[in-house]
Amino acid sequence: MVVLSQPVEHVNFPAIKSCNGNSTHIPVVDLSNPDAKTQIVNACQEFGFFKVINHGVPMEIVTKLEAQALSFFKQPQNHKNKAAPFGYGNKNIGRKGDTGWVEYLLFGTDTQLISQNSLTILPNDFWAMVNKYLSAVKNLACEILKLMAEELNLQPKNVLSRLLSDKKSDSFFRINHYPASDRNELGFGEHTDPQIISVIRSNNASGLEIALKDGTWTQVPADPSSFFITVDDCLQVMTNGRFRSVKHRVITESLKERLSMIYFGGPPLSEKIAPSTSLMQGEESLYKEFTWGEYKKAAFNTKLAFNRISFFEKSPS
Ligand SMILES: C=C1C[C@]23C[C@@]1(O)CC[C@H]2[C@@]12CC[C@H](O)[C@@](C)(C(=O)O1)[C@H]2[C@@H]3C(=O)O
Ligand SMILES: O=C(O)CCC(=O)C(=O)O
Ligand SMILES: [Fe+2]
Repeated sequence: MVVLSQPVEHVNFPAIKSCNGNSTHIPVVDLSNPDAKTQIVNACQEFGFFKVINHGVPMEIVTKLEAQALSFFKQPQNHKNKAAPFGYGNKNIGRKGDTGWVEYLLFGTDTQLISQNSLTILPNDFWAMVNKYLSAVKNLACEILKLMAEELNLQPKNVLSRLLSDKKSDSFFRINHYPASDRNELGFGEHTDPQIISVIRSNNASGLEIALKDGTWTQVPADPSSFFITVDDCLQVMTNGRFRSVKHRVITESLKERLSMIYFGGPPLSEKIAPSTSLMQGEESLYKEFTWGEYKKAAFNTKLAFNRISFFEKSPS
């Protein structure tokens, strides 16, 4: 078991009630199915969340990166702390005092600079694999966004995917490691992701939960060979609320360490985020206009569980 740098006092981590095995059918989208685009849009409207199979990402890249990440997290704490300037964090999430039973690596997806400076702590092979992984999951995210645009009749077809494929796309990559524990710990508190979409892949330890429309929590059974997609805040806005940015959290499963890798697809900082005009036939926008840079600045100054979209919601007239 990995020992966290400061002893984690249980007083800060009251035993968390998970949703007691409550598990709803999570939508599964088979990307090789001609109906995939309809299934995606239905899932985004109903859940803001779905699982993708036949995704085309080579499992060899996934398992190699997972092994390298696990071997990093197994290093002594003083070694891992040296990676703090390169995105290593332990227990603390964000800048507003949120904590979780988690250690992680978090960085922007332009890994070139960061990799050159961290070679002894996170070696070349690691960064090479991160880059391979990111290129594969970014392609997957773009394919999904193209299918969404097609089903929603958005023009041009790449209106959503271009935001991630743009050289200036402000995307993040995070590898979360939740050490095993003999009780259910709050690994990562409830929140929505601020970006457009996130692509989650985890090992065989469950723990991820999503909130349904009625506010109840449901467990997401682990599936290491699949990817899970969340609709994020900006996509909710770009669809004028048709898609829901899904609230999610992680509650650790007893005695099993969880390792998850998440690509957060974000637009360029200067990109205006507004409902797509093709969806707005006579409809009023529910949101004030903003750029991703403005949203990010506001979002990264909030506590994890805060409803960030509310900053930009128009008050009903
Ligand atoms: C408490 C926070 C952590 C977070 C920045 C924030 O102020 C609010 C959003 C959080 C979140 C959730 C999704 C991703 O894990 C993340 C990297 C992001 O883009 O927004 C985290 C931020 C973080 O860990 O810094
Ligand atoms: O670790 C996970 O499975 C999800 C974590 C998460 O939601 C996040 O890092 O934003
Ligand atoms: Fe998240």
